[in-house]
Amino acid sequence: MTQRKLRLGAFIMATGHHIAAWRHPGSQADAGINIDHYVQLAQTAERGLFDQVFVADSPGQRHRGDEDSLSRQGRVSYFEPVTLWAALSQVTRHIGFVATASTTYEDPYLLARKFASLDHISKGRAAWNVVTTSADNVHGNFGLAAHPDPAARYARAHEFVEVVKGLWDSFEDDAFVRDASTGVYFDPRKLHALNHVGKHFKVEGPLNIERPPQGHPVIVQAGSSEDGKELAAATAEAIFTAWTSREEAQAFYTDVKGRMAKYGRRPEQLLVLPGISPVIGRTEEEARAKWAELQALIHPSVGLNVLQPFWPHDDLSRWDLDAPPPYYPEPPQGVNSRAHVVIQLARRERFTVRQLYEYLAGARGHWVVVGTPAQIADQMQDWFEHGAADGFNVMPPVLPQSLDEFVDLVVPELQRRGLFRTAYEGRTLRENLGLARPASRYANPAAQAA
Ligand SMILES: Cc1cc2nc3c(=O)[nH]c(=O)nc-3n(C[C@H](O)[C@H](O)[C@H](O)COP(=O)(O)O)c2cc1C
Repeated sequence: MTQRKLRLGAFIMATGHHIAAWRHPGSQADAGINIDHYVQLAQTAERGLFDQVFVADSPGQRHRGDEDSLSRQGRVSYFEPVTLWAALSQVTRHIGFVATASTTYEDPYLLARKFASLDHISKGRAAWNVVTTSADNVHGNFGLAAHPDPAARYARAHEFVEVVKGLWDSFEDDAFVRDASTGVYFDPRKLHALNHVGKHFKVEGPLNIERPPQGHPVIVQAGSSEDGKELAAATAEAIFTAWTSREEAQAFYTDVKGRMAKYGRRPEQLLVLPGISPVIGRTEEEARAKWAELQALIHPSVGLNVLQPFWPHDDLSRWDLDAPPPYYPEPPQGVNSRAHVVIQLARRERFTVRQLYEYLAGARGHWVVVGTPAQIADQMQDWFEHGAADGFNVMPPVLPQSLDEFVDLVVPELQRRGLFRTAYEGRTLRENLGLARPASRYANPAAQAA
């Protein structure tokens, strides 16, 4: 039996995941709109035999805050994911491309068409990160009076994904004969209109592009609420998630995979990929010094901006950074629950204001592992072998530097342990991830078996 291998995705945040990364000498400050930078990152990830690269996305500016903190944000200008990946697919051969697109703010026909194109352009390496958009300040870009609530967003998301999958099946796999001698280009009996009529969408079809090489681009999901887990159990083939302890990650893993049977799915049809932000040093001291160097680059107004949602009515700029906050708030509405755990910790440990924002701002609450390549590999192995992860979304704190370090130092360590591939197994992203190619809903079962 072949040993189970862990899956690796590179989660690329333009200048790096650390909130102050753009100020670090190892980063590319204009990364968000620097195509050469992304070419380098995709090629580095492919050199490291990563399964996929991924960019997060939101259809609008997310930042709130005063002019000073806004002026110091490094994440206000960046490429649209599908166009970015289409370009990068031409300078790589193996790596997969996960593009984020919103079921709340996009249109299913146009989205199905874009991702089918990306799958053809990349020769079967496309994936869609299905998000309902968590930002509550982008609805104005789409003529809506308010951001729809989570239940409404997820109800729309379920139907959206079904419509998109149906449209991808418009042409059967063998619809195109292109026989110059008979003059027959394709078989119209193998082209199907969807004629979908649902609560949220009415879509005729068919799609104006043939079935994607992967049948369907890989479906990824990134929400961890009850509704998010149901959507993943029903439709996703990979789920991105954020945990900082193995126990929490195990509970999530068991929970989400346990929901799949009622949708007629098996646990291995969904890969659970938590995030890890590795700060790598050749020695432990070097790694700790690197982390401290990054934390010191957080400008106080940027750090305080991270804390502002907890104390919405206070002028935080008057606070002493090196003393604990003057008081602790009751949990305000709309601030995520993970951050509340951090506030409790800060209260218990008597964190100063600076320590508190450094804790929250470092990797936005994701799992940060500071250490040598062997220590980082130990942690990944531990989660992988104890039912907490099928692989990881690697979140380099500084780009390009930290991705190079991971590929040069941690990947060989994982390979030595037999945990990670030494060559790509397949041609498509599905083949590399070990995911089956979905049959068309119109395919003849007898022909399938033959
Ligand atoms: C690794 C990761 C990546 C994510 N990427 C995005 C993204 O690009 N765009 C987005 O709107 N939400 C993104 N999310 C957030 C989720 O899609 C979701 O909106 C959020 O977790 C709130 O949904 P929930 O209430 O179901 O957890 C991401 C979450 C994780 C863990």
